[in-house]
Amino acid sequence: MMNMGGPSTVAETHDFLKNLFSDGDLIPLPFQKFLAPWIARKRTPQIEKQYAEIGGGSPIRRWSEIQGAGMAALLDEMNPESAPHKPYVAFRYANPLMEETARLMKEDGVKRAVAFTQYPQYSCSTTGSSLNDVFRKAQAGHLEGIEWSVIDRWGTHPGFIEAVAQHVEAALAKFDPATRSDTVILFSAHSLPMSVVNRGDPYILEVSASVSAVMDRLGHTNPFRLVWQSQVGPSAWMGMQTIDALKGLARLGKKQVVLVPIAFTSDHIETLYELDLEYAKEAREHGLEIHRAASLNDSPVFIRAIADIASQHLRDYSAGKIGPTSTQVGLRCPGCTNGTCGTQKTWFARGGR
Ligand SMILES: C=CC1=C(C)c2cc3[nH]c(cc4nc(cc5[nH]c(cc1n2)c(C)c5CCC(=O)O)C(CCC(=O)O)=C4C)c(C)c3C=C
Ligand SMILES: [Fe+2]
Ligand SMILES: [Fe+2]
Repeated sequence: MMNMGGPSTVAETHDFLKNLFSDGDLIPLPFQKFLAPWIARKRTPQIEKQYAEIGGGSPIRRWSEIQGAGMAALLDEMNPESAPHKPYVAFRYANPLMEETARLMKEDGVKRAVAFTQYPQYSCSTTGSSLNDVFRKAQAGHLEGIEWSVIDRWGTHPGFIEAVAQHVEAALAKFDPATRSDTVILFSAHSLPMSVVNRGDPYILEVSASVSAVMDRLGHTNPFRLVWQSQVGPSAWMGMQTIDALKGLARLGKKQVVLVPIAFTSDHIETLYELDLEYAKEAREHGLEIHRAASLNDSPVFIRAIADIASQHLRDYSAGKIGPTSTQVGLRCPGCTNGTCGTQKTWFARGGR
């Protein structure tokens, strides 16, 4: 279960940021080896404060372990032929890092594994970076003798859409029935630098597809927009920014908003700090009544959805209906200049051996 991860305690914030800024697949920096630790050190106090305010760390590890355990229990019932199934969490920037997970997998004598992204929508900067990480660890001899296949995206899976839609409905139910249909549904996803969008990264399209599917499932009862949050640094990022959209809606006389995190499956600083503490507070000062759709966390509908996705994948793979990788993940971004993306894709397409 691959994801970026987050610091479980405030004390782990610096190492998390150092790993993040050292990732050339996410943020290619000149003199990265020197610049990454410097930026991480400078940013640490501010980000530590945010993790302290959301309860002393990121809950992503706890949610991932709950989701993994729930998924594996369902899979054992659904696919007895490949049981027992064991979930391993592998984070890109926080513990448990891929190296530690690889060690556990080796200890357990794992021979068959599915690299299952926990980002619903694919970006080279997120899922792509985690796949490059598996590939590099395998090249370094940490993951020998394992047959791999990949679940690379699932942003329109009906179970995922149903889980999000149910949380949107619960948030909408908090508004007065007389005015509920005037509530704007504002989907918010982590933004991408325009340099990534412009090299042909599929994330913007895939997040849009998720939003469309949720709105179809809700029967278009309310008006909606998709906006983008959490841009970092001075370069151009995909807009419109979530905070500006909230202020703009208030300016246009809108009174009610449901905020929906659509590109991440558990709580993190972007929901608990940025959306709940920063944006919602400011929006309320502009006269908006605002409720956030809960993150998926331990939603049983969501846990069943990831079990369904894995179940179908394992069946189709064993029956020879699909190969180790999807058709879509085989295509590099037309503007990609990262050589590892190419060799990684060839390696996974061979089943990783
Ligand atoms: C689908 C989700 C995400 C995408 C796409 C994404 C792209 C992306 N992010 C950065 C830079 C930073 N991201 C940071 C934190 C962070 N990013 C995501 C998710 C996505 N990022 C999450 C969930 C988090 C927070 C983790 C948590 O536990 O809350 C940070 C660190 C925080 C900070 O310093 O402000 C940076 C930096 C880039 C450059 C990028 C695309 C190229
Ligand atoms: Fe990010
Ligand atoms: Fe790439």
